[in-house]
Amino acid sequence: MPLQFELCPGRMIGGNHPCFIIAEIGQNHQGDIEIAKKMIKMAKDCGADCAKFQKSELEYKFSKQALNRPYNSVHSWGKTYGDHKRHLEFSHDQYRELKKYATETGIFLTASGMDEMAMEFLHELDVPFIKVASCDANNFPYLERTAKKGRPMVVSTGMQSMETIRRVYNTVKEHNKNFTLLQCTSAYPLDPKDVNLCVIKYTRGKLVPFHFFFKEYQKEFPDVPIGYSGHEQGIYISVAAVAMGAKVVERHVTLDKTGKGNDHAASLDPSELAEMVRAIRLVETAMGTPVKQMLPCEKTCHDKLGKSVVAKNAISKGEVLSLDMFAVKVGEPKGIAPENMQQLVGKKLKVDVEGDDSILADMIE
Ligand SMILES: CC(=O)N[C@H](C=O)[C@@H](O)[C@H](O)[C@H](O)COP(=O)(O)O
Ligand SMILES: C=C(OP(=O)(O)O)C(=O)O
Repeated sequence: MPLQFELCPGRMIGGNHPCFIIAEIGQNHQGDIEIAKKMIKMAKDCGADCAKFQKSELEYKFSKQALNRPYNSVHSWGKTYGDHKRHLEFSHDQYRELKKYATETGIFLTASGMDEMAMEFLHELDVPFIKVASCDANNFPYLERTAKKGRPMVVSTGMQSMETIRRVYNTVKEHNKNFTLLQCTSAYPLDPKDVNLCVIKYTRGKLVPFHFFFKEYQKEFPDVPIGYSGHEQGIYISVAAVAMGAKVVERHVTLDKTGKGNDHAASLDPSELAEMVRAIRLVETAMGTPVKQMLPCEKTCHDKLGKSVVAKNAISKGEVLSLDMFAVKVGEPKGIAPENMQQLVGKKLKVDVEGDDSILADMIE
């Protein structure tokens, strides 16, 4: 049951491995390869693990009618949706150039294969893993073809039902054990009330009828790492996703939140991306271990303020001890621990003590 696997050469995900952070450049490069390179460098400098793009072969992703529909939007780069998308799409050669640049920069590069032909190109480009965007999560021929390539897969699950995601899991699993499912809500920018982090792991959330019978991703798919692809503003929710067990986090990034394009407003700028990476690493450290014990780092506090059993009033040597003879205070020196007070009942002291004297183990008969 691989709860962890190698997503990129030398980089495991899942288990206790650090969360894999994907900087989704998407189409925030405005169709300009120099901006794309700046963004790859920015992703690396901010500590992201991977820079990601969106690769489409437009006539495979869209029907003729969809390409020809007018796109009247402040975010449009052309009169029709096709013209808009053509402006934003990098060629195969440009992708090769970007991949080379990312390698020189020291960051992994991949893209979502937005249709089967794009996925074939990414496979040929030798990307470390294929990202499946939410809009292809219910595209079963695509999923099967992609899974058969044998490359690790990161599958986003926006716009889908649990029933569909169970089918996604079974379809991919049949051909490829190395994949992760990302909780995602496909709205830009995403309202926090629609994030539903509880899909990752049900801890606390709105009560739903028969919620005890609900199985969220971590329970339903215990043998794949679960992650989060966020479209909200800010970093808190993505950091919380990591605390809830997300092993991959993907966020859109931008050099300019006011830039032209649908995604800029819900993207992280470089300072936010760097802060999110720092926050995720901090939270991972803080997740620690489930073993509850007093730690060496607590000794100083315990020595100064830890309480122990003291005599409420004077107690004479040989008196039979009862609970009402004790108080719990910060004593000097430190005496018997309060949790062991009950064990003193019925015993006797070998010495006389005054009120507020600590009761020490070697005073007990
Ligand atoms: C669902 C999906 O693919 N979403 C992507 C990833 O999150 C987005 O980046 C879209 O490509 C983008 O919002 C499209 O914008 P326009 O339609 O203006 O090119
Ligand atoms: C749309 C994409 O991702 P998500 O579904 O995670 O938003 C993408 O990767 O292109």
